[in-house]
Amino acid sequence: MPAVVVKDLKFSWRGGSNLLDIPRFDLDTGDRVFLHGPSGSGKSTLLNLLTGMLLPQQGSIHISGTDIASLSGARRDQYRADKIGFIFQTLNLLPYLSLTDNVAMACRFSETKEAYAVSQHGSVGKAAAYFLERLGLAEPLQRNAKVTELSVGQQQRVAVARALIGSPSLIIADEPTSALDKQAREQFVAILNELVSDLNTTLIMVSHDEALASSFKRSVPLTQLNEVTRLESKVGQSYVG
Ligand SMILES: Nc1ncnc2c1ncn2[C@@H]1O[C@H](COP(=O)(O)OP(=O)(O)OP(=O)(O)O)[C@@H](O)[C@H]1O
Repeated sequence: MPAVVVKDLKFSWRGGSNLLDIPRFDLDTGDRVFLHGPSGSGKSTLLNLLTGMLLPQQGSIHISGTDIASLSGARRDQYRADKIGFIFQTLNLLPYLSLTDNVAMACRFSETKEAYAVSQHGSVGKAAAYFLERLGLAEPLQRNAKVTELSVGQQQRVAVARALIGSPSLIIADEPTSALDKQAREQFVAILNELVSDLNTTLIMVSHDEALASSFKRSVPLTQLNEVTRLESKVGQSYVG
């Protein structure tokens, strides 16, 4: 079953013209996609549509076979918690909790993730420890530290562990590397790809940094998916020509 199927999607912000007009965008299970495009082209808006935080005015989005707009608000929230792992630019970690508790938090909101973590690792705590270890945060002292005691790069890795625990079908990463230097960015993308590939999970990562594209199976410019910007660039080209 495809992980993501977008069909005839149209979206505009209130009172504005069409921002997104995407006839088709499909991802297979295990695809790792780098989505890029100019600032303001609608990348974050598209991610919010894929996760059901926003609903399209036209068209449909199926995630693991479910039309997310057809779910009630409460079921959509639960579906998102069960099926999707997020890595945000702002991390959204809870500063007063330990690393392990921050990672385990994803299972507090999803029995599906909790059950999977327990079936694979014996307990949620062991699953959290496994991912923290894979991400180079193995030291027990580090695991029990508060997240505020870590560097930004280390906090970023905690956010990755929290996104991966419970093996969601889709991982969404929105500008996760913007606070990191070049070397840390490359290391981050390498370990993220490795872990996502081990879990056979689908990954969509958005970044301005096109140098990262070569680390992904697929690199998709949003302008290529989006009829609105495709038409704009054709008009631009005809003026130039
Ligand atoms: N909540 C909102 N209400 C109204 N307009 C919005 C809202 N959020 C975004 N927009 C508009 O939608 C357009 C696309 O924004 P979006 O954040 O999706 O772009 P982006 O490609 O992610 O940009 P960036 O790379 O700068 O993060 C912008 O013109 C923005 O002003």
